[in-house]
Amino acid sequence: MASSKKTAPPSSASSAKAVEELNPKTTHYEFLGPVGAFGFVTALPLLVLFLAICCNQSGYPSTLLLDDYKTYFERLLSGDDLKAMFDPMAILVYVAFVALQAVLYVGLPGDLYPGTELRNGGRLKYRMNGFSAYHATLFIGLYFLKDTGLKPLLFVYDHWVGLATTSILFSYAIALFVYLGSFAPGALLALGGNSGNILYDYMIGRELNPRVGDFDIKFFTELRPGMIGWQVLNLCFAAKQYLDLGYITNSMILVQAFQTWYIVDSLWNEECVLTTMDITTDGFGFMLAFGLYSWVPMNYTLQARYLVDNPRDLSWMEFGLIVCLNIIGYYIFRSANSQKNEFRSNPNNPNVKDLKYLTTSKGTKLITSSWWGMSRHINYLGDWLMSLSWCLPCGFGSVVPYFYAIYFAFLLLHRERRDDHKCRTKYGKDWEKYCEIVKYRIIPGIY
Ligand SMILES: NC(=O)C1=CN([C@@H]2O[C@H](COP(=O)(O)OP(=O)(O)OC[C@H]3O[C@@H](n4cnc5c(N)ncnc54)[C@H](OP(=O)(O)O)[C@@H]3O)[C@@H](O)[C@H]2O)C=CC1
Ligand SMILES: CC(C)=CCC[C@@H](C)[C@H]1CC=C2C3=C(CC[C@@]21C)[C@@]1(C)CC[C@H](O)C(C)(C)[C@@H]1CC3
Repeated sequence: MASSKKTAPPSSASSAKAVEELNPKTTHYEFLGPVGAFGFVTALPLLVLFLAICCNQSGYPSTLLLDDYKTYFERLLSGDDLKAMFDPMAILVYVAFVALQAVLYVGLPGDLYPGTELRNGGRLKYRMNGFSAYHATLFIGLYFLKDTGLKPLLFVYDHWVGLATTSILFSYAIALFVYLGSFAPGALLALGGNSGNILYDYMIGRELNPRVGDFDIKFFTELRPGMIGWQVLNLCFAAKQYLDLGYITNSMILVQAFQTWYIVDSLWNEECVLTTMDITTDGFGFMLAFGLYSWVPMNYTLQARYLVDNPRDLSWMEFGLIVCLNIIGYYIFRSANSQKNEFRSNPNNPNVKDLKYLTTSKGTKLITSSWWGMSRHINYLGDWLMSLSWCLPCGFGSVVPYFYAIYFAFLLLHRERRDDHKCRTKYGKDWEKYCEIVKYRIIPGIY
């Protein structure tokens, strides 16, 4: 795959050895290795389809257990849902949306930010125009709706199963494309994605920063199809509720407001993505492709979809408590993430210059006071509290709208372990010293 990496293609045995040193074989498997990878590429897409097919006006399963799955497979085998899955209009709309995002990414102006330093000593540049792409998408949408009213937005609700299927197939295809591209000479591979096992590397991501020319596929995917797609789908569900009821319930308003805030925040702080594990450490493979082309837009919109089928009004007391929970979660999440980002980009910044820190033998500084002195991933706690506040407006009629908070708890617990492993390998004794100072993993005083 054409890319702007600094690694030269091998021209002799010695340079081949140098490339091998730069891209060492992966010896440690995550996610239970190839078996886990098989589970990931099969079970999670089936789960997306399960949530798409089994949750609709005719009811939401009360649990997510085996009995529900039996009904699901029976329905699939009966053939009706199979027809809904292969939906040419849904394919067209989905692909047009992703293409629009790609055009906006390439065409809109934006500052160029350097990423963190790569293993080969290089630094890639990233164009920050996600926030303008978000607005451009909404303006284009409004322009098309000005003569038609909200009716075209019902497409999303009516073609949900087709859209879910398309998003899954798209993820398989893009992951295959980057997997094959990772064999181009000079590609910088992810340290965790070069095991030699095809399925595992395909799932975890083999190449660190796949690019076509200047088009960075991972960075593009991280915020645009997933986050902007999530916003568009949410708005379509709000429109559906409005057209059904003639008004929007206060529970729907909360879900829309909280999630819009989260999406806008991530696009406004787009440069913060450059220091996340996804960009600095993980390769781009099926996990991230599926996560952002399918899982985020299809599953993070579950609350809004649930409220279309099960509208409910909250008391002012419930409303107020949920808003407080969201504000607390957001405050922790944003202040912690921004503190680390400011400190890492300029430790002399007046906001962070008084923080205590530990200097590692690698030269990197680890903050040991303020947010990052309370626990090693206090940002995860804030993020999870927010996730809970998105589910609570749906009440307690079904476990389905809580899917996000439940899955997210597992994701964050597992992600913390992955990050701990990465930092232990990278910093060795310094990381142990840091863990003695900052004892808790996520929840101060508890875990
Ligand atoms: N909504 C969603 O679905 C998801 C949201 N998220 C959110 O994304 C955000 C980013 O998460 P993630 O990338 O996992 O992790 P972090 O932003 O916490 O970054 C971890 C990295 O930060 C550096 N670091 C660790 N401790 C310190 C310290 N004390 N001082 C300075 N730097 C430190 C290390 O990198 P280095 O090698 O540079 O030292 C470490 O690998 C989180 O808020 C998380 O909640 C994450 C996953 C899913
Ligand atoms: C089970 C499964 C499909 C796993 C894939 C995980 C992905 C869905 C998540 C891994 C890390 C993510 C991040 C965000 C979205 C979800 C994924 C891709 C994120 C873009 C959400 C918005 C935040 O502000 C963020 C930018 C910090 C965040 C980065 C990590």
